[in-house]
Amino acid sequence: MKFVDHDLYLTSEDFTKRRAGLTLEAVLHSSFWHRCYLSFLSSLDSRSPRPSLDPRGMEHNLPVNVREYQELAKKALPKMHYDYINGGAEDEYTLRENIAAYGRIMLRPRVLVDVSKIDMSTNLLGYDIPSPIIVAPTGAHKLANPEGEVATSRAAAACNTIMVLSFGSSCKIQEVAASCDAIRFFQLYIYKRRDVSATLVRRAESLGFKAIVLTVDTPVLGRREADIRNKMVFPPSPNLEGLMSFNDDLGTGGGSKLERFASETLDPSLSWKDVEWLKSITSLPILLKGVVTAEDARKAVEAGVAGVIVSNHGGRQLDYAPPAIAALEEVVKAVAGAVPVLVDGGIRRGTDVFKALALGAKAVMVGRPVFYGLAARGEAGAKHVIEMLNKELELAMALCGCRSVAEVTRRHVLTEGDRFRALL
Ligand SMILES: Cc1cc2nc3c(=O)[nH]c(=O)nc-3n(C[C@H](O)[C@H](O)[C@H](O)COP(=O)(O)O)c2cc1C
Ligand SMILES: CCCCCCCCCCC(=O)C(=O)O
Repeated sequence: MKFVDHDLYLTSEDFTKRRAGLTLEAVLHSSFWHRCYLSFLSSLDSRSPRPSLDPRGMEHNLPVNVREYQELAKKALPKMHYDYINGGAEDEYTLRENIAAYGRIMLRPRVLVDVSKIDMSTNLLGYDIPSPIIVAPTGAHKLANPEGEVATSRAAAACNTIMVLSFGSSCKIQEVAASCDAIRFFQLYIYKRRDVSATLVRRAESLGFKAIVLTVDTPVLGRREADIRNKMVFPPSPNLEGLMSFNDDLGTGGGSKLERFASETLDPSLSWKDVEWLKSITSLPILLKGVVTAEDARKAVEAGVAGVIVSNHGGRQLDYAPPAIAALEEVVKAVAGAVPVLVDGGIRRGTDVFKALALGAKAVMVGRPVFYGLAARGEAGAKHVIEMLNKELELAMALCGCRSVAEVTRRHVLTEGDRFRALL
């Protein structure tokens, strides 16, 4: 299978290195970093909002929030890659609303509570974690850093949190599993070729992954116009190599390679029967990712899943799907405590995590923020992003008078719906 249009990556200088005997991978990496460095340097002009964010002095002058990491990532990455990571489907309404909807929820702090000790720890599927923030599955981390998912996985492990590894990892799953000791989940799609999905599950099981996250919001790929315009190409996807082939010729119709890959391999007939099938081939707990309605949440519980993840795929699938935080409460009510409910999409602050907990989430997943950290500063950046969010959550809990996640309740937030109902 040919995953990368190498011509789009290589310069004449790269061809010289290749002729001198460097492996293709080594050339791609050095070329990638060279371009990142040039683009970084060229961004250090007087218009920069924080000129002090200089790669040479960065260790002493770190970004202070996710948005600053996003700025750095934008400067560090080739446009095509930044657009792929940052972008969403069609009008990107859901993408924007994922973030904006958090901004419309107000906090109701309680005062005069002794908050000298804050415990953010929680338990997910039997695993203790120090905070309810885990890493969402996102593919192709080598777009952000040559160490790819190995770096992300080490960052997550350093924070003692769970990383969900995407099917589309640009590092081999074996390499990620061997990179450090950690609790890891594996994200899966159902392919037309069920044997490929089954092989991926068996691999994850044998490498000690603790759960399968089945993504169900992608029977077909959303229309990501930036990727189509950029004719987005991907680094090799080693975990699929040898398992299936697809025709990656873009032809005259344009489009992105991911679009072509998805239309050839993903199964649009995906249904509840496949959840049953997946249960029949694995004893690992299954979390369903991509549920945004009470109806589907009830079905998921009936189907015997171990958890439900409220997600609209970071606004990359169905545009005008509800913002994730707005769908959370309806799902939590429908699930009625039968299984844990997680949420992802738009979390950029500890206060966002706090709001999700108050509306009933057991834990949250973050996608792009970790990618930004990885793009800006590699493993250290990804780790710093998780640490910052943890610190922000701790602060939000203290200022709201909550000493543990159990003390974060529905009474600590005021939603748009609450304000509307108060007017009636
Ligand atoms: C670059 C990128 C790649 C992604 N790849 C996957 C994937 O392989 N599988 C999946 O289930 N979700 C994938 N997602 C969706 C994320 O798991 C998650 O739902 C989303 O990023 C959450 O929104 P946030 O980025 O605002 O945190 C991807 C998202 C991004 C931004
Ligand atoms: C064309 C080769 C396929 C390589 C896949 C890597 C990226 C996977 C991430 C897909 C996804 O869910 C997304 O939202 O993007």
